[in-house]
Amino acid sequence: MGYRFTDLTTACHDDWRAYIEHDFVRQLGNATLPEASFRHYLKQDYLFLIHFARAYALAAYKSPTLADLRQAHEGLKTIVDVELGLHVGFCSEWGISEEALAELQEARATMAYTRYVLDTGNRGDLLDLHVALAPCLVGYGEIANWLNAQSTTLRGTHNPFDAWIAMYESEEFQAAMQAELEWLDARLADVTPARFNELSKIFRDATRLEIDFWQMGLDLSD
Ligand SMILES: Cc1ncc(CO)c(N)n1
Repeated sequence: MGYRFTDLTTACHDDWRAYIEHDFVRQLGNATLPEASFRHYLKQDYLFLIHFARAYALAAYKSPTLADLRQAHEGLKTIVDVELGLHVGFCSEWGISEEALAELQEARATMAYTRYVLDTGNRGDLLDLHVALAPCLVGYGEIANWLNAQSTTLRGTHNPFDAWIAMYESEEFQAAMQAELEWLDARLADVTPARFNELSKIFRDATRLEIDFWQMGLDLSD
């Protein structure tokens, strides 16, 4: 009787739903999110993505097999080629230049989340690190799908945030999410209940830090 990824979301159900269905996400979906909140979030997410790319590079370093190395490489490619590429263009459409991005001061919520993941990866093993990274890759794919399932979500020119949803529902992002889910399901299949409890703690911590990241956007906190 092995574990699967969905056992992690079940183990911290309330936090997971609070992350996926956060007010920031709802307002982004129904186009009521204040532009200043979106802009603040976008800027901080640029810094976030750079540290997350480093975390995937750490996963590559910790990979004992070619299959593990390929999976870490997949995550790194998705962030650097898909997300960060789109992100820089996206920021310029929102009036944020690359020079402005380079000079940003990191918000405390960004620091807390990214450094938590890097620390968890440094002190733990490859599975600890992937579980700490999972709310990011799997969560945003799930958020795009959740938004598309809500009747209140506006798509197309009626929503200034449409391109953001499009990025996370894209085939490339959804495929990276599926690959991560399969990798996690295979590794979770043979962990003990005690080990599963340790992993759910990491998953819950990372999910709570994702909630704080949304809240930082809403509150414009630095
Ligand atoms: C904070 C945050 N979590 C997850 C993702 C998805 O990669 C992102 N871009 N930003």
